[in-house]
Amino acid sequence: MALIEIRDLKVHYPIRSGFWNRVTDRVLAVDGINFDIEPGETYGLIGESGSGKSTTGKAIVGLEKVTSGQILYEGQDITKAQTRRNLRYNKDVQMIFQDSLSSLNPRKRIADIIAEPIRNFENMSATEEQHRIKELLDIVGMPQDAMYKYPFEFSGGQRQRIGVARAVATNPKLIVADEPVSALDLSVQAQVLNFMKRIQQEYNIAYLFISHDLGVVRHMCKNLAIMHRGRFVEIGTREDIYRHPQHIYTKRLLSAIPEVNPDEREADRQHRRAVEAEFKQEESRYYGADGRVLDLQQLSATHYVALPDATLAANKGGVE
Ligand SMILES: Nc1ncnc2c1ncn2[C@@H]1O[C@H](COP(=O)(O)OP(=O)(O)OP(=O)(O)O)[C@@H](O)[C@H]1O
Repeated sequence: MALIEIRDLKVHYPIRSGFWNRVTDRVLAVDGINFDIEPGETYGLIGESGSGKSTTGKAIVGLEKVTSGQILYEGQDITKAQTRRNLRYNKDVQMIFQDSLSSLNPRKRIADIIAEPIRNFENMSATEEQHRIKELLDIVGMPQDAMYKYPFEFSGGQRQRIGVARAVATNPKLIVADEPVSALDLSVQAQVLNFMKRIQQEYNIAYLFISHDLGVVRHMCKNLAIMHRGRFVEIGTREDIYRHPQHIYTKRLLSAIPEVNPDEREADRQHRRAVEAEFKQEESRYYGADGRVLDLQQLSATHYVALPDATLAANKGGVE
């Protein structure tokens, strides 16, 4: 059974204006998405800024109110706060944020930051707690004396490790990682991603890995969803998305991955320009009149794409 099943999830924000502060419009931040995360897997949620990724992540951890749809955790709908409490869901599902400096309380020592979820959910003596904090620092490759220091005393990469230590403190089954490495230098990104992978294997944690960058998640995710304007334009396995992308928006995101080989850079630039031109030319066919992403169509057992009917008919059969 899937660990998490998202069914027709919608999160709409009201926009208020005028003297009476009435609701005059809505932002359809998330507008009808479906996906499953298996235990221990990394699921990628990719899209540019404003596409609704963070809202999806926050709805899953219970930080954002769901407008409609279901979030099933081990088969039970947890969209209501009471159910989340009954199931100890808030212990099993944790979040890591992009900006470790603002997500770690600057006035607290690392020991108290990491201990916070433990104090919320476990009944440990002070000695047991100290032992667990040391163990957690060790898991993320930080020295034990880090526990007596404050967040500002660490580099971005080290703070992100501390964020991971806090997230794994309660032995979670799922961690929503919202752009966990975007603020870090490339070399540090690789380190953080590697130890996230190691921890995942050791403790069988599932990740919902949120990123704007298809390059970053290439080696992390088994399955991915590409999100645009609150909806999915394409979902599939790593192979489906990276080897056989079908939607013009997915192709645009793929072309944005920088080319590392200097000899290929000019060809890469030309390719990017061609993809951009295709996007502009085809946009009206791939999106509804109001800019809404079309409904997903099934191409194979794993690959779904929001294709216009004519393109679907032409592509079917030739994809796999
Ligand atoms: N509290 C809110 N009230 C109104 N609109 C909101 C609120 N939070 C987010 N939005 C809007 O919802 C849409 C989706 O935002 P969201 O933060 O989920 O996107 P994102 O893909 O995570 O982008 P980013 O990477 O920039 O955070 C955006 O148009 C955003 O402006």
